[in-house]
Amino acid sequence: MLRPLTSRGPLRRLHTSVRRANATSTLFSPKDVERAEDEVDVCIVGGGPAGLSAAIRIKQLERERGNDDVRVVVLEKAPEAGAHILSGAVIEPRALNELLPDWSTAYTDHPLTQPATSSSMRWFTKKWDLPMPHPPQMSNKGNYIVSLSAFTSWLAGIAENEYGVEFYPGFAGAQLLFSDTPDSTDPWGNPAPSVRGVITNEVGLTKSFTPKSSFEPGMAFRAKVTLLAEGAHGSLSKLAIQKYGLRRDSEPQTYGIGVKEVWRVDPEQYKPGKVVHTMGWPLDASTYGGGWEYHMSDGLVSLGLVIGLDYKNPYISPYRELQRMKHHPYYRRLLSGSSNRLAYGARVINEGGLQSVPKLHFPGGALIGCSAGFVNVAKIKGTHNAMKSGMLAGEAAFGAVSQSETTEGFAADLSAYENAFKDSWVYKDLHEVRNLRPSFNSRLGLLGGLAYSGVDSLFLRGRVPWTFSHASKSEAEALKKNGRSLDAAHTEPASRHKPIEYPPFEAPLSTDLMTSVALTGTNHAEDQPIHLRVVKTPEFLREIEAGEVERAETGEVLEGGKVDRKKERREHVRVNTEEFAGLLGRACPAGVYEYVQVESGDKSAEEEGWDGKKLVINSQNCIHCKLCDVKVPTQDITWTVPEGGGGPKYSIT
Ligand SMILES: Cc1cc2nc3c(=O)[nH]c(=O)nc-3n(C[C@H](O)[C@H](O)[C@H](O)COP(=O)(O)OP(=O)(O)OC[C@H]3O[C@@H](n4cnc5c(N)ncnc54)[C@H](O)[C@@H]3O)c2cc1C
Ligand code: SF4
Repeated sequence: MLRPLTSRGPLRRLHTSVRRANATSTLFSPKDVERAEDEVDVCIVGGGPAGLSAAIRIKQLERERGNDDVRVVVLEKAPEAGAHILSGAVIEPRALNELLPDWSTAYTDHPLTQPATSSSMRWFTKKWDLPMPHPPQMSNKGNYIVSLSAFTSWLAGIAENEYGVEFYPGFAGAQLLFSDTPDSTDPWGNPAPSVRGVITNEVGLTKSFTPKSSFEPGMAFRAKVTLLAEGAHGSLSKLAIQKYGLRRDSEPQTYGIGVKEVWRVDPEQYKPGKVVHTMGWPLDASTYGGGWEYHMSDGLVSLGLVIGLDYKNPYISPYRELQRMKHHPYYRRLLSGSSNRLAYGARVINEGGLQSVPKLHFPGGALIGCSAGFVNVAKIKGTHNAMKSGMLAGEAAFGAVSQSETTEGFAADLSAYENAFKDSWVYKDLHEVRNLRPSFNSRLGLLGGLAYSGVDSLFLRGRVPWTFSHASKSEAEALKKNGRSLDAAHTEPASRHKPIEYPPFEAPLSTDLMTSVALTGTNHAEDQPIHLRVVKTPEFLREIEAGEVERAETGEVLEGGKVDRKKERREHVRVNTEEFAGLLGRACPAGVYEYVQVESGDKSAEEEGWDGKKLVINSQNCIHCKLCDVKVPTQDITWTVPEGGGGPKYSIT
């Protein structure tokens, strides 16, 4: 049930009548709850570089055209702008120069204070580091080393204070609102319902989905246009891609996991503006990835490692790989003396490039930034493309909202954005490097891929008639049918590998995982539903649309008696422990998943476990990196938004 908000003033979540109506011990039912409803022109889910650039661009057009009543709302799950954004980062200011041409003079508080002064690449063996040819794409002339979190926070301030964008931190988009009937067509011309906005997450439910006295139902934001700007592997974007078949003509998306730290290094080691990328050790010859070292402003150094999530060996721990990378003599030197570690974090990054960009629009909205996947993997940069895609979508959205007075009966068409993308420099940026990442997965192998990438990036610059694929046609078809991610499909059974013996930690150079997780500041309110659901995406999509997630999660039998979560969890534990040596227990960079051995007589283990083991999900530690959803071999972890505001608190990362 939806209830209109009486005013368009600042957003308030609480509606006391609703709170009283739901403060019972019975299972929460999304179908029966009374929700506050707000009507906006454009609802943007995700306040990162892409979402904020889209918002600013719409408001700029509104100003240019003298039309001052376009309402743009940005929903952000973090408690403040930038707090969930993790990255090195060296950014190309190309999109920023277009969006805010006078940024360097008009905004004295801008965070782009550290230009990149040198760039190099090095090949690591266990003991040595050797110079490597430096492809032109990796040149950082004119780029800046920033905290992307600080950059986003600055952009959010401009959007809000200068352009009147309504930015709502602590509000996560939890569900898409669809029209009741098919009132439009999907990008393939099939009749389809349109997206009409989003519902934000409920706040104040217990672990078992009963309302607490603090319960506040999620709000419905009805919008003429909905832009999904959730970053890599967004939870609503994933559902929209599935619902509208947006990947029908594109290749599967592939990801890497970036694990990183920020150190204040000894002044002797600090070289402001220095940028170094590394390949080779500690990764083995069948694992794609590489490290970085960026000397930021104020004596800080960002360092980290990206590992392709198509890695085969289930014994790999991305966290332990980063810790052992710091044992290399090169890093021991860098982190010696008075150096101390300030921050830690992790996040997946899109690696699929142009081949994996899905259809960008769906009835009523579009995917922008890393929700679609515009990272230039050769450069390890996505911010410039995310921002530009947001600006292009903003232009299309502005055109669309002026076509209707109301959201009622209006299904916006954003195909203009798709066309603008194909004509943009983002497309060219991705086209030039399209063969580099997949060359590592070809028959050439890692070293062959390295050689091909060298020749392509130094001489060919993508001007070849062929395009390598991430997956063969039959593999891609099989993945589509069984709903698996390419990265999960590349994981091999543990029986083909040996456990990896990582070296012991040497604090303060390298530490145990929980010491690092403490540095993320991650926090989730106690006693809330576990936001990591053991359910396959198509099933989750069906349940969320039917308003039956809560009933399914608590084991209530649904119509047809189809759902048995306990059985599903048992199967999860069986396959993941028997075949994949409990991969998530190692792969999650925050120690959320544990397959624990239980005492006999543990009833829950008997019901949901396998062979004396059960799955424990320490969801309060989650840092929202999305690795589990991408990599779990059984493809039955669905990451959903926790209560708004929960999660890591990045600032200098
Ligand atoms: C380890 C690593 C290193 C990188 N290094 C660089 C680099 O050096 N240079 C560079 O240019 N790029 C780099 N990138 C890529 C860059 O971070 C992304 O391309 C860029 O951040 C994409 O911007 P975005 O706005 O699309 O997504 P994001 O920056 O991810 O922002 C998405 C926002 O949406 C919010 N959100 C997500 N879901 C919801 C929801 N359902 N409801 C409400 N809010 C939601 C998130 O909290 C977040 O604030 C790196 C990425 C990683 C992971
Ligand atoms: S639970 Fe999943 S999303 Fe959360 S930190 Fe672990 S792998 Fe990342």
